[in-house]
Amino acid sequence: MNYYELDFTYTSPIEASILNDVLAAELGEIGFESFTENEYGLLGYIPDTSYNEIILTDKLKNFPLENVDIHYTAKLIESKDWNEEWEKNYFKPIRIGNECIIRASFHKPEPGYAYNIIIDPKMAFGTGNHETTYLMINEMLKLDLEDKEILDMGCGTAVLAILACMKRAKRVIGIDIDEWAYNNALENIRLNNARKIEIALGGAEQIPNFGLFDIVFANINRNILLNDIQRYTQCMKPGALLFMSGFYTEDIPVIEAECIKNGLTLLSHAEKNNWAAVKTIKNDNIN
Ligand SMILES: C[S@@+](CC[C@H](N)C(=O)[O-])C[C@H]1O[C@@H](n2cnc3c(N)ncnc32)[C@H](O)[C@@H]1O
Repeated sequence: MNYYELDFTYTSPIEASILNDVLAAELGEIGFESFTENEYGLLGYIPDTSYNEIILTDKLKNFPLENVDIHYTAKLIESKDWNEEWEKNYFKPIRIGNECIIRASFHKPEPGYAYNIIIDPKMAFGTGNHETTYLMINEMLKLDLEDKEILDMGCGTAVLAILACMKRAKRVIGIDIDEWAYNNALENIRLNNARKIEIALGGAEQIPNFGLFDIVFANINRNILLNDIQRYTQCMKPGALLFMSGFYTEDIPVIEAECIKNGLTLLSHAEKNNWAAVKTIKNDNIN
């Protein structure tokens, strides 16, 4: 598949890391699949079949932050090995605390970690490079998952599902709406020999096929979470936990309000570079 590489530069008083995050989130909504930061701004990659300049211009015109002037240049990259190039050049091993490392199969093994996860990302989100994956893994490392039934909504590379499996969960289901992510998740499950995991292609409508869970992880985005929290709650046992990420710290109140509406209580939250993760519990009196 051919890709367009868009080179975004901007002038703004806002901190570059925040601007890059917001820009990447906006571009993700119109089909951009991966990003790398450079010293001038952000490079974004989109399949040539999805690239539409009118939609892009419109998106930038309605950019949610004020006082930002964004420019870009676009070039077509014709290379069937482009994924491989991207992985080799940009995906570096990620270490989360002393316990967990995420690396690709082409990286050298590093001994000494309790959880050694191999991900060949093929651009499915979830290499640990992103703050939200990091925050979710950090939460997972604190939990006892032994014999627990786990749902990983928006599983991407299946990195969270694989960690759950390594932490001896009884049953792990991953669901993702994107076919590329679905295939990549299956590949990563094989690479990590995490056979307990079952992956389904689709959205929240798939959840009722898989019974009830002790813990649900959903790292997606603000709007999908707001829309689907009710369906997540329906598959949770009383007292089950729901961890969510994929939104900014300023979105926590609106996420919390939706949780309360659905019988969930916010227990805590964590932040990294303005990205947030929340831990919630299903109230005992809700079935
Ligand atoms: C932010 S990535 C998270 C990947 C991985 N779980 C992680 O923590 O790194 C979000 C994933 O959610 C998937 N997704 C988006 N909308 C969805 C929906 N409505 N239902 C299920 N998955 C969805 C995307 O395809 C993407 O793989």
